[in-house]
Amino acid sequence: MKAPLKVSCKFSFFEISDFFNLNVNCYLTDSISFGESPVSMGEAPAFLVDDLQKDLTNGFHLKLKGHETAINIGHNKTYVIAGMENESTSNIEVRIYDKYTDEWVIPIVLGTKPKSSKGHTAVLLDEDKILVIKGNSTSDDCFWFLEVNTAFVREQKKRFETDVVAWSRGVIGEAEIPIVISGPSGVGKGTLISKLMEEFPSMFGFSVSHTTRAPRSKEQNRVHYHFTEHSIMEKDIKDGKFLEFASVHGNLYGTSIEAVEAVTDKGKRCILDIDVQGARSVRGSSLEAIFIFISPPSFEDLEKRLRARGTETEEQIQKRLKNARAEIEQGNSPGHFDCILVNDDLETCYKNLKKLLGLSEGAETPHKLLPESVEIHLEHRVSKIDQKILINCGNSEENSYRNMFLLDLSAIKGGAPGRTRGLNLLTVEPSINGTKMLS
Ligand SMILES: Nc1nc2c(ncn2[C@@H]2O[C@H](COP(=O)(O)OP(=O)(O)O)[C@@H](O)[C@H]2O)c(=O)[nH]1
Ligand SMILES: Nc1ncnc2c1ncn2[C@@H]1O[C@H](COP(=O)(O)OP(=O)(O)O)[C@@H](O)[C@H]1O
Repeated sequence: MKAPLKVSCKFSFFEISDFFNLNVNCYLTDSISFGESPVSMGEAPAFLVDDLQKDLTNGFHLKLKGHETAINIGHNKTYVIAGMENESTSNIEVRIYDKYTDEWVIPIVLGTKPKSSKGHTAVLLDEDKILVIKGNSTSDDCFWFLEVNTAFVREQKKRFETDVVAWSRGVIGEAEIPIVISGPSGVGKGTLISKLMEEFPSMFGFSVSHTTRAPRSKEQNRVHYHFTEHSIMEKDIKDGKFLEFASVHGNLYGTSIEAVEAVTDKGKRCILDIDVQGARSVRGSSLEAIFIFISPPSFEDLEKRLRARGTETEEQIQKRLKNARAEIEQGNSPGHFDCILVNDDLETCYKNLKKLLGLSEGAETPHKLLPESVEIHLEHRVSKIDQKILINCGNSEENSYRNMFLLDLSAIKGGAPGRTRGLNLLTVEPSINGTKMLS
């Protein structure tokens, strides 16, 4: 049965040229609002649709928490985004209405779903993702991107042979690109990384990998590795939780997306200690990084270090040495790494590593402050000009200049399966001659 779309068209043009001294009109995106209280947020939606909730013809067989938006993409698809609440979910859920087939489709949803709030607004960006702004939320949780046709989602659609959408949390500000450090077992990667983290504790954070190998005596779970079982890790890999993984020296190792994002969320630069295969996978992924290979001065030195460390059995040492030959060959061949550092004298190698990363002797650059949190009200209006979104949280004519933000999306990076970074949020303040932007 066709969804009873009772449509009353109500385009709303919102004059903002005063604010920007731009001679443009700006309008709410093509959005539909469902439910009893037609529009809880925003000036007015492009379309109003009633009564869908009554018969649950909106594709959801769950109780709405209170708000839905819908975005038309292409000629036939409407993406309905709704805050849901029942015993199985309190997340924002997604359904797709296909006008051609007259059917509701439940897509595979990848990524962490945003928690439901009492309302949200939705804005279509570049026909491939929807910006969802949660009301009653602060800037660390209010901007979400629902990717519907990005390169990542297209790839996943092919893999699953069905409709796929992917959530990516929006994060204000840039992060420095991660550092991937590779090299054979016993070359000194761990030693160099520890020195760096000790000298610059607020600048760097370690990506804690998952592994199926047994912990060494001094290793702590969740600090050095997430020690796990083969079957669990395989399932997580299948569920798309890993940025890369590889079988190394007979065990499974992998970097979860969360491991890298958790470091970056703290405003720190992420360091990954991964093998050559893993480094190659990261190079082929959407994660931009700097790739450093640590090489031993000689094979004999490597063997001595590995034995002196005393953490492996003779059999494990033999396996590691055998693999080391192939790793050194690959590490030294062009195209895989941005830089090769020979770890002969430890202090010299450490100095070179710091030079490479642009760090001056002993001077820790102040930790980049994370942007102050701002609050997006439940009642807010959004307007879009190119890659800029004006968010007006003022609730009357008099204070409409107050609580106004400009979200600049022109420099966004990353995206699903990780976070979307590089959002720039500016506070808009009135001034005598027009409008002033405060960052
Ligand atoms: N691909 C990949 N390799 C990893 C990861 N974590 C660690 N490794 C690599 O696995 C190899 C073995 O690590 P480990 O068992 O800690 O031994 P070690 O290198 O001798 O200290 C090293 O080459 C690490 O760089 C990961 O998440 N992914
Ligand atoms: N430049 C160096 N000269 C001599 N020994 C070193 C040097 N760098 C590291 N080591 C030692 O070699 C051993 C292996 O180093 P480690 O950092 O555990 O290597 P990896 O993490 O690459 O497996 C450790 O006992 C460490 O103290």
